[in-house]
Amino acid sequence: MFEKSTWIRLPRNVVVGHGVIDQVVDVIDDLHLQGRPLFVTSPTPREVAAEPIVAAFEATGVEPAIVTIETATFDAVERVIETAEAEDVSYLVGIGGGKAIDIAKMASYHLEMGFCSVPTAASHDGIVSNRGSVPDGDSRHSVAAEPPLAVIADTEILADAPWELTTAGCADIISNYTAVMDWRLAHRLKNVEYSEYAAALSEMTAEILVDNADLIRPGLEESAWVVTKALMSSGVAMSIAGSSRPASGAEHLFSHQLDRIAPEAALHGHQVGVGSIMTAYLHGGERGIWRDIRDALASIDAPTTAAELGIDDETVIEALTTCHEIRDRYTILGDGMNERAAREVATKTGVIN
Ligand SMILES: NC(=O)C1=CN([C@@H]2O[C@H](COP(=O)(O)OP(=O)(O)OC[C@H]3O[C@@H](n4cnc5c(N)ncnc54)[C@H](OP(=O)(O)O)[C@@H]3O)[C@@H](O)[C@H]2O)C=CC1
Ligand SMILES: O=C(CO)COP(=O)(O)O
Ligand SMILES: [Zn+2]
Repeated sequence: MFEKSTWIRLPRNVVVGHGVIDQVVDVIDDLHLQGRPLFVTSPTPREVAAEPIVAAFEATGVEPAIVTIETATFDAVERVIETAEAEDVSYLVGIGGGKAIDIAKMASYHLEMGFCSVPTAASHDGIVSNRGSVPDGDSRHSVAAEPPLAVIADTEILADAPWELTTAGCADIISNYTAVMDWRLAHRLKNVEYSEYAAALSEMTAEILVDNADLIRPGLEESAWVVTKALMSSGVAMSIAGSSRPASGAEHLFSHQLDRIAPEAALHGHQVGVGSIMTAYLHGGERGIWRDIRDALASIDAPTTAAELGIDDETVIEALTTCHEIRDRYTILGDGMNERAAREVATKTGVIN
């Protein structure tokens, strides 16, 4: 008997473009979400986007509740859950960068309420995905969370955000190349569940982004458009796979370990980009695609070295030689690199001197 089944949860409405923040009320009406929303935001996005959206809702007679979070922690998730219950809300809207959106989607998952995503920075594909990540002891990788019913991405706001956030989003997408290489390897060697559709979609987002790298320039709304569409597709690939596998391999293990041993050193996307240069070398050696990945990152102003990440060489080696231990996820790192091998790959790729 054929027993395979899959349940794919995708956003119902995806709205991207200039000034679409003015359509949040209509997009949410279209979802037939009733009652009072709780807006989860952080300080800068509150000014940039949440306040205008509050005004638009109040003009319809709905008074949103709003909570501003400073850092992504389980305490912040708890605070949002308590506020949602105290304010008798019926759905949540995350308005901000990764931390506001992650906290909102994780609280929604717990509350079993609908969640909508209004990104104010195109900083990584978590703004669209069904994954949320907050530090949990030594763990830094994402966990299952509520996928957005709708994503409203205003390219005017995204283009005005700090350029480094957009280049981090680009680097997160470029790292899909090595994430998929690791996923295929794990499927072949360890029979890990694999979706060719999710893998192809994830690789395609990286290819389209790299092909359009010359369009990606500071302050250009066209750049925000290209990057946001890629982030959407990457988030959809994760929803199809039901995991972050299409977008997270050894390069993400490297970044998560950096988050633990050198907190706040660099943006997520920038860290995974540098990790991807090195894991591409591990996959393909001198003739592999590591130079293409390095050059693509450089072409969109993303870091390609430890120095550009603001991280010292020894921290890179420590992260490389230990990051295989942090998650039950098979990658090209196998059962771990020794220090000599780590120094070799980091030096050969120019990540360290
Ligand atoms: N779910 C997932 O798959 C993933 C989740 N993450 C998580 O996402 C977070 C990192 O995402 P990131 O977006 O960098 O984090 P933040 O939400 O902290 O945003 C980064 C910075 O940009 C500011 N900002 C946001 N939007 C604007 C804007 N339009 N104009 C000016 N400044 C702006 C924020 O302001 P302010 O300080 O006021 O908030 C903050 O200082 C981490 O918590 C990480 O764990 C990371 C990768 C993947
Ligand atoms: O950052 C992500 C995808 O880009 C999420 O991956 P993780 O599951 O490794 O946190
Ligand atoms: Zn990522």
